[in-house]
Amino acid sequence: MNDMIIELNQLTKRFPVGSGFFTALTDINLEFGKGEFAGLVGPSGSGKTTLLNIIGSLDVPSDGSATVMGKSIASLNQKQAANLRNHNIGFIFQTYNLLPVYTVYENVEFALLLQNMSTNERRKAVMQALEWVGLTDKEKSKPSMLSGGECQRVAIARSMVKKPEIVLADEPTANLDSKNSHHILQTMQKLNEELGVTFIFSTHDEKVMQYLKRKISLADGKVVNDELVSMLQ
Ligand SMILES: Nc1ncnc2c1ncn2[C@@H]1O[C@H](COP(=O)(O)OP(=O)(O)OP(=O)(O)O)[C@@H](O)[C@H]1O
Repeated sequence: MNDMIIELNQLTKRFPVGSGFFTALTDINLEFGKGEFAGLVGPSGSGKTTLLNIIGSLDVPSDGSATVMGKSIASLNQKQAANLRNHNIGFIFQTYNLLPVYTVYENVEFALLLQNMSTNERRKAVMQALEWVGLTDKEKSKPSMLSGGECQRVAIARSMVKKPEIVLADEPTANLDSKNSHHILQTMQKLNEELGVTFIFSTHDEKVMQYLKRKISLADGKVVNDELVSMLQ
């Protein structure tokens, strides 16, 4: 693998609980290169979302370091962290997080409004992203008119429209049936292969695991296994 775009060194995360604290992640050492299709797997409470949140600059390590695109997450002020998220990182959540009163087009466009782009440039980028996920014919629909699978494809388009280097997907198939799960996984796999976007999943879904090129197992906030799946086949 080429350049490391994410480096986690001796990362520990503690949350204040009552008068003490709870350690959610302990001494995590991981690196991710460009174009990886990797998954954090492990039981509920093992720390997957906490780790994704830190990589996504939504939270900071308590000890150790997280460096994303050359930037130390702990050293970023709010504006710098927002800038990193706006330009370099896309998010996909299990509940899609679409805005119900806006159309599919507007939901995807929303991600670009903080960027300095003309209306024409935005239109081109949004239609390109909808094309990636096969939804150009639904641009005027509201989320309530779409299936769960289609909503998740809108969320993928929204995460991809900024052409980020990294997409973080937290249980993206949790609310989808088997057919839709495979469809969105194939869509993400295609974007990974064709555009070189790095995907990191959090999951306990066996269907997601079939697609991963690298599987990192967490248990009680620690990495207990890290394997390249292609090397095992
Ligand atoms: N803000 C917080 N304050 C206190 N404890 C927290 C906080 N956020 C997470 N935790 C705890 O940290 C642990 C790891 O949580 P996390 O959400 O990362 O797990 P997960 O592996 O993503 O679980 P799931 O698969 O259920 O989503 C859990 O025990 C959780 O209760």
